[in-house]
Amino acid sequence: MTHPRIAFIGAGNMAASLIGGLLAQGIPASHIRASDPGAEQRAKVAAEYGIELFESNAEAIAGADVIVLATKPQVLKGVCQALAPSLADGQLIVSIAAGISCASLANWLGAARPIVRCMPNTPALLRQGVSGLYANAAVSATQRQLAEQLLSAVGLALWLEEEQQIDAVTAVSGSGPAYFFLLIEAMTAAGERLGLPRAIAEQLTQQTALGAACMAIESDVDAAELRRRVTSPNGTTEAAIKTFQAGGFEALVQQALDAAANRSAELAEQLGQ
Ligand SMILES: NC(=O)C1=CN([C@@H]2O[C@H](COP(=O)(O)OP(=O)(O)OC[C@H]3O[C@@H](n4cnc5c(N)ncnc54)[C@H](O)[C@@H]3O)[C@@H](O)[C@H]2O)C=CC1
Ligand SMILES: O=C(O)[C@@H]1CCC=N1
Repeated sequence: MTHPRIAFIGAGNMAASLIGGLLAQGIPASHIRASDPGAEQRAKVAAEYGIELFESNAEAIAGADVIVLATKPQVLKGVCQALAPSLADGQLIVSIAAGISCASLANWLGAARPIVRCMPNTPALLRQGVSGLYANAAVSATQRQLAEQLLSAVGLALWLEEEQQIDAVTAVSGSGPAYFFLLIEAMTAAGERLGLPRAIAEQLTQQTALGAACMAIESDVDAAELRRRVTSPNGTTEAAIKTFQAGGFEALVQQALDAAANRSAELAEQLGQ
């Protein structure tokens, strides 16, 4: 079986999760390379994953089938412009940078490159992530499979028909873990105020979040029905849900996600120049 050769530009948190996932999938360490300007970061990633690390981005991409752009969005323009002369025809570009469009990447990389733009999320660290993927017109069917294999190594990978939908994916799942953490923080604090020791309130909240997520995924009925099944008439859940709804919970969630999606589009406008 021939394995793809994968080069990571930037060996930070998201790159490290992807590298860990690919190794667990059976891609040999000899097929994965990465570059990073930080000597300490290079040493740490090399020691943890047994892959070769480079200071030079151009050296890291030689012979790669896939180049994963995994730096912060703010430095990506310079990174791409410097990399452009070293790119070979047919190398697939996979970008995980928030808010950078395929058009900006193609502009900086200097040709009609095959580009897949992704929005992963941090549970990728535990291989429980979810990503939205968009491929530009230059991406072949084989390259689509390659990109999907890459992101599937750290969770669920879902294809999008339109690039604009990445803003919505960012609002739902890219930023989403933070919303659940906020709810976990709030429920833990409320439990504590109700008289529980903090550690107990925390474990009750965390395990409830996990259990509810597993039920929502595994059940053949939707979340609304699962909620109804917990909610006895005139019972405790109804008292809580009515309080959430009286406070405008659904509208607030919509406003929060609108703000995230708008910010994603705004960043694309600013950073894509
Ligand atoms: N953290 C999150 O929740 C999510 C992050 N992303 C995207 O993933 C990307 C990476 O994020 P993290 O891994 O969290 O950041 P990070 O800061 O952990 O990693 C970025 C790495 O790039 C390196 N770097 C800086 N300049 C470089 C250059 N010129 N050439 C090569 N490498 C360079 C840095 O030394 C660092 O190790 C970002 O573009 C972010 O938008 C996407 C989805 C979710
Ligand atoms: O907050 C952000 O801008 C990035 C994008 C998705 C998660 N973190």
